[in-house]
Amino acid sequence: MGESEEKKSTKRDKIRWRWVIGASITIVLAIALASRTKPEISPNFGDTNKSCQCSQGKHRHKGTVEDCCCDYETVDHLNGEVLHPILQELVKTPFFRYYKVKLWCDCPFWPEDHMCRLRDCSVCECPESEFPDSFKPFQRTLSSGDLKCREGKPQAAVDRTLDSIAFRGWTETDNPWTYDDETDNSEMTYVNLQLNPERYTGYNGTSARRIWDAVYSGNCPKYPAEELCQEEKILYKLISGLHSSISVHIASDYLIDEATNLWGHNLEIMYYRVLQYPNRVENLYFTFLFVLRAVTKAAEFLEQAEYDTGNPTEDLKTQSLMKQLLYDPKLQAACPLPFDEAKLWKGRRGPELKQKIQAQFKNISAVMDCVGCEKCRLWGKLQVSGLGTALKILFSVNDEENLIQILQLQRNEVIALMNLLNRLSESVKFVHEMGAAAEMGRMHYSSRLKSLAQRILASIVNT
Ligand SMILES: Cc1cc2nc3c(=O)[nH]c(=O)nc-3n(C[C@H](O)[C@H](O)[C@H](O)COP(=O)(O)OP(=O)(O)OC[C@H]3O[C@@H](n4cnc5c(N)ncnc54)[C@H](O)[C@@H]3O)c2cc1C
Repeated sequence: MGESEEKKSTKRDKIRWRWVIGASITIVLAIALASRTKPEISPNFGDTNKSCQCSQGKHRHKGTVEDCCCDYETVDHLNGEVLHPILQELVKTPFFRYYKVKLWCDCPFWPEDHMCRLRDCSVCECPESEFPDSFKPFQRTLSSGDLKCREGKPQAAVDRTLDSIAFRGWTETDNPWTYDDETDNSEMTYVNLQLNPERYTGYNGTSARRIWDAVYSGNCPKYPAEELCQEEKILYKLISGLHSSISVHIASDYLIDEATNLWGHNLEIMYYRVLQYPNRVENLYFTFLFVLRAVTKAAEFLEQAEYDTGNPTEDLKTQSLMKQLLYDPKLQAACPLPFDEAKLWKGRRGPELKQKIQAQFKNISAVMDCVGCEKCRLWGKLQVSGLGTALKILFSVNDEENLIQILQLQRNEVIALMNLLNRLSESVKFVHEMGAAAEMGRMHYSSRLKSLAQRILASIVNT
């Protein structure tokens, strides 16, 4: 080989090695990234609503749920045996399935938001004849055909079909924890929650991110910041727990294939948004127990409340389900005090701190008017109102003995509270039953990716 041939060959070798090293670095980076972040919408590594025996394993959380008085295993057991089955029935009753809400996007914080333009959609009126007379004063409707009203996403629209129903026996009362938009009834609409399940809607990007950022950064500073006191930490955990629950619902009812309208589980989303962060799972359990404590604290009130919708059979069933839930012997024996609210607001700063946190939570409830997807706004408003109701029960009434005389709840607050508890119960169940499958699927996915990368690397080296 001549000198110039040798030089050329060395140059070729150098180029080849640079290429091999470059490719290897890219592959290693790709593996690292793939095992940390989630591809946006990717193949479902779980299943599509099939139950799988191997997925019935326990998740890795053990011991007592932080700041609560119950352990994970007990929560899973009670939820599966008692709470989930009763709640599923309860939320289907006429009393609990209709929610009165102002769905207009009256964002008080960023009026220029282009994603939040649903007020414009109020021009798409539905024919009045579609609704029962008793609802007419409250109707404000959108045409079901106009996709512009939902940012082009049919799955983000609220179904406003209603049954005939009457409400009696409830007074309007204020909640110091929430921003009250009950004032103008002409802007309110009734929604059948059963027709509008909380599920994937396609709402994401800067609009959704801005809401979550506003909720966390403006209202409850990022935890774990050491200087946060117990009460602030609890506000953060409630919001984070609710956020986890929303993500779990997106994952459990996901639009897998838009073309064929195939819905199913997306365990990858559950893993990457919730399970890979142990504190998000913890916060979900915490929020569930917090709301459960509020419900059991208000047991006497909830037992005596009027669940009158003009359908005696259904109303008796509602009353009976409510009693079963409130006084279940297994619940009372295994988890008599899910959360101990008496420990909070102690010390000199107590009252001042309470006012501050109350104002923060009120702000969070106002931010819900900025959610740029109608169905997400419905569930965001309902669940934040449910949390506000729990806060009102736990922290606005100290005298538990005389709670029934002091506590006043609106019908809508009770509906929000019980539907929130049901949503949290569904999330806890899904995490418990599908968590192991999601983790295994993720490991399987990563190892498949790794072996693919190894094969590519080997073939590069061989060449
Ligand atoms: C009130 C509300 C209701 C919504 N309802 C729906 C719905 O019904 N259906 C639907 O498809 N979409 C809904 N969305 C949108 C959805 O929540 C996500 O914002 C969207 O799917 C994009 O998700 P993401 O992966 O970008 O992260 P996001 O869920 O938007 O999270 C944003 C950031 O918050 C932090 N974060 C995430 N989870 C937690 C947690 N549990 N605790 C603490 N921090 C956390 C992370 O830093 C993350 O990057 C809703 C949004 C809002 C604000």
